[in-house]
Amino acid sequence: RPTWFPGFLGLSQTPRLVGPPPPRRPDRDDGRGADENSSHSEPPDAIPLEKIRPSNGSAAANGQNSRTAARPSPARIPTPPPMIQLEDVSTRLGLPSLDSACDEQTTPKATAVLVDDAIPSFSLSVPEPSSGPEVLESPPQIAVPAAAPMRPTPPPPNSMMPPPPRPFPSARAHAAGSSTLPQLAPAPSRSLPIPNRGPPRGLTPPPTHSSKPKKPGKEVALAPGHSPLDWARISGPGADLRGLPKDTPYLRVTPSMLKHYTGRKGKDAWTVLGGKVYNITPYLPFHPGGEPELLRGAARDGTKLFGEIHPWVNYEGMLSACLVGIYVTEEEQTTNGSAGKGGMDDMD
Ligand code: HEM
Repeated sequence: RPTWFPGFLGLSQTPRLVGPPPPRRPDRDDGRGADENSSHSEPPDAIPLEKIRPSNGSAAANGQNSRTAARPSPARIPTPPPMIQLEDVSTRLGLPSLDSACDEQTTPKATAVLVDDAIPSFSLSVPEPSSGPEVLESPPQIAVPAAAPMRPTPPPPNSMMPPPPRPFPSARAHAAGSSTLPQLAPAPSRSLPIPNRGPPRGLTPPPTHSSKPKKPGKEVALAPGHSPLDWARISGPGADLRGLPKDTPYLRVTPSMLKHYTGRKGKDAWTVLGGKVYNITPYLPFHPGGEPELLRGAARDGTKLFGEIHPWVNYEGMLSACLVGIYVTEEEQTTNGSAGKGGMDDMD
């Protein structure tokens, strides 16, 4: 037997140190020591494990790390083969050690995956109705948590998008009468008459202001060439439609004079509006309310009547070419002394 034959084989062998042990470098203490060297047979100065480990129990039995439990004396550790060990600079920089960084992997690493030759494609199109009924008409799937993601999610409260159609009750379920969902209102009995119900209205929308029939008024259809624009054109500035001889001054019209101009029997129609006398004869075919209506104010003071129908109408501007004079009482005409002369000074 060689002198270095291990003693744990049952043979008593006194270990012998051959030569002085080399100085042990602290940075090379990786804790392996005799555990690894015991499996090697090359070093002739190896010693048995029984001599290195304590005899009262092994480190493994005590639940300790074998690397820290057995710390053999540096003088008795055989020299391991020379190794090149890089210094962990991270400890100097206060960073996690390289060992811990390697243990907990933080950077995702791609793994090779065998991809099928068929590449899946996605689209936003609405699923075909053929594949829809399985999802829409299976209410029991709603209760299953696995089917919950298949339900349409409700929109946010302030969303303007219309809610998606409810998956049920489906039309088919209603037709078959198999819907077990609660009904909001029971169907009325057909044997009892429905009170306060008119004929079915159908799906036509309710009438709006645009479709509401106009209230029948007294406006009449004007003859061609007698529109308000035509009247504005012929009664513009410089026009004289009084029906009086040219250069006739404005008249002081008394009630006795006014009653003569009734617009009938070939006579002109005069009316009083706001204290002024107008010859409304040329305006008769242009009056939107018709000639008979306009003649209601002839030969009289039509101020009140005019205001009851259309106070918004600017009669002064429209009848400026028809101004005859001012309306005065009989007394005013007598006391003024200008009665019958129709002086222009009274028009101010
Ligand atoms: C004093 C006697 C008058 C009577 C009784 C009378 C009567 C009427 C009536 C019944 C209408 C139809 C109203 C409607 O359809 O809602 C009407 C419309 C009208 N009248 Fe007279 N009117 C008189 C004098 C005048 C005069 C002197 C003028 C012009 C200077 C005039 C200008 C108009 C106009 C412009 C309309 C259309 C108003 C609108 O569509 O808003 N009317 N009138």
